[in-house]
Amino acid sequence: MTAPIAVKICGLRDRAGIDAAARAGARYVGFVFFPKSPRHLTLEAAAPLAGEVPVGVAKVALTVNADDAFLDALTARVPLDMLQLHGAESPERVAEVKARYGLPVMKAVGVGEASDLAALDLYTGVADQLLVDAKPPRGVDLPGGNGLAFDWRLLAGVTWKSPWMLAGGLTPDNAREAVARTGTRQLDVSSGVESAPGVKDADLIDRFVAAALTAD
Ligand SMILES: O=C(O)c1ccccc1NCC(=O)[C@H](O)[C@H](O)COP(=O)(O)O
Repeated sequence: MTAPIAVKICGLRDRAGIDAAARAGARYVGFVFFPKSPRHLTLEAAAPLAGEVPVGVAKVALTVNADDAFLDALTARVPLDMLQLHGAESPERVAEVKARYGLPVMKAVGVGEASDLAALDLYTGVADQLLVDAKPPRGVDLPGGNGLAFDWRLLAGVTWKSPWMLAGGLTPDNAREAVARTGTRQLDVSSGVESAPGVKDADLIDRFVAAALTAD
């Protein structure tokens, strides 16, 4: 049986965004803990926000090469359902984080060309989910959330045993095409549902989720 399509809205920073994502039918909401990001949240800001997320919507914390001290503080203060590792974490580090915190882990891998896909195999069976994202262009400071898509034709005929999500440059206008072309059952979006960097737009969230959920 084909899995139903699930949407993750990443980089939420306020109650209005969470409400919009939940109302639209998103399955996951993402909080970014990366100071260089326009979507960065402090632990103090994230804790009450995460507490507002309705039951049934998974709360995902995105970190980049975070150490145990930060992850200890994060998991102690913010109620979470999943950790998203978006840096250069090795498969061993992913396994360590999973064991230490007892939370499912999603590992992001940047894809720009066919040779990048091999890295995903290293995390299959180690991470609970894979996030297949666009590789940031050279010189760009953000490892994700750049609003850029990779060439989805690279995924033709590719499958992984672990559940995976597609990310990178998704918008309300290309969500259906992304599902059709890649066969993904999970879509992760950030810039494509923003009116400005870090500012989520309820109408774009609505349109994105509606497009994704009717993509079949
Ligand atoms: O969103 C960020 O600012 C960010 C910062 C550091 C690492 C990852 C980041 N975002 C990753 C995501 O999960 C995004 O949803 C994903 O890369 C897609 O982003 P976009 O192309 O903007 O939709």
